[in-house]
Amino acid sequence: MRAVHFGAGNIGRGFVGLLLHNAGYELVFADVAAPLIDALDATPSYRVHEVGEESATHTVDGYSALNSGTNEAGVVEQIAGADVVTTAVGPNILKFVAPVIAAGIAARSADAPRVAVMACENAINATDILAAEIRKNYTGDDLDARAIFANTAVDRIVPAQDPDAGLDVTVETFFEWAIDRTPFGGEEPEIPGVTWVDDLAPYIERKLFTVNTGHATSAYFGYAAGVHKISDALADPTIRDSVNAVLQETKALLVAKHGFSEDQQQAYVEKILGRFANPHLPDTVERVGRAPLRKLSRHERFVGPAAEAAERGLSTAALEAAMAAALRFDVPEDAEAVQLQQLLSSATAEDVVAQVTGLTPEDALYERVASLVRDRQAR
Ligand SMILES: NC(=O)c1ccc[n+]([C@@H]2O[C@H](COP(=O)([O-])OP(=O)(O)OC[C@H]3O[C@@H](n4cnc5c(N)ncnc54)[C@H](O)[C@@H]3O)[C@@H](O)[C@H]2O)c1
Ligand SMILES: O=P(O)(O)OC[C@@H](O)[C@@H](O)[C@H](O)[C@H](O)CO
Repeated sequence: MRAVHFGAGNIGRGFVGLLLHNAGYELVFADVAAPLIDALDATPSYRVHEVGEESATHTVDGYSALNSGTNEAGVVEQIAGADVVTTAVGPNILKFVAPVIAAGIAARSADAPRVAVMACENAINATDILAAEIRKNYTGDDLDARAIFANTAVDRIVPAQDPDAGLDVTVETFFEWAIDRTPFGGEEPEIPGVTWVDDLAPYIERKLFTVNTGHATSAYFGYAAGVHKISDALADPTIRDSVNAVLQETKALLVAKHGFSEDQQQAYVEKILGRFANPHLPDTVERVGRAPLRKLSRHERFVGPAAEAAERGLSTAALEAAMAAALRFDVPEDAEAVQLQQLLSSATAEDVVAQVTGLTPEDALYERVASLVRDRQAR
């Protein structure tokens, strides 16, 4: 059994790669970061340190690593013989990995079993986005006879790593990898630790609009307060209250939309607040707040739930306050933060709302967000 995984970064090494290795797959990492690929190539194993109340260390070995930027032919050959292809590269990078995946699928023998392709990104239905890009690039015969595309929701906090840690990765103990089972027709791959589900929508929305909405809120309020670590942000009672208020608003939406019980969703919220507050996890407001343009886009963790809540007449005040904090995220090392600040200083509020959030004047949320942008531009 072979798995080719694109993106040997934090979640790639610390979660997806670990589970595939533990499942018995011969693991091939593909990445464009030459020093990372060289280090993986030169190092027979790395360790995943789970930190929290119960810590543990796992060893990942037996993998190989290929530079997908300079050795496309090698990656194509590996995909031609793979059972599983996964990605954890970032939602905006999927279009760049699609051509090599398409070529790898086209190179498979006609009688090979279908390869399972699963994008493990923080985005709703990221595999659909990847599959659409693969279709654009695919030149072989019937793609669906050669590949199965399944959406997933991945949840494990993997912070930016200490530069001295080498390939080792520090992660939280919690994880959840939910995968839509329906495309497999009863023949899903065996990956211990995966939760196979018949309807992914509630899982992915609950994850993105609770874990990621709350996390980003902690980051943006933490950044505004001059706090560096996410756990320190949560230790500030004012920030914790703001995060909790946001999660009460997304809870109301998730309960109304997906039928979770109030108690069930409240337990989920409390568990997540505990995860954010994990003092053993060296996670930062800069990492969690990264790419604010993506995070403020139409179907993402703020505007997504707030737009739906507004349409349903539910409160969005706390989500609006979090979005206002996001507009102040001004980290010079973050290309999207720089772009956001430039846009705020050069465009009209209406243009900012259109370009960043995709909201239109017909949306119930539109005027509220336009007003946040005007306030931000006035100060
Ligand atoms: N870190 C987490 O806590 C976490 C948890 C759940 C989901 N995610 C999601 O996983 C994805 C990756 O996040 P991360 O934290 O691991 O980021 P990361 O920056 O640590 O890793 C991304 C990797 O992708 C590589 N990459 C970039 N362009 C590439 C390309 N064209 N081809 C191949 N590789 C390429 C980078 O070199 C890097 O090694 C994101 O979608 C993120 O939202 C992250
Ligand atoms: O990866 P992003 O930039 O979409 O979001 C940052 C964090 O919220 C995220 O990586 C979480 O740590 C992760 O989603 C937890 O499962």
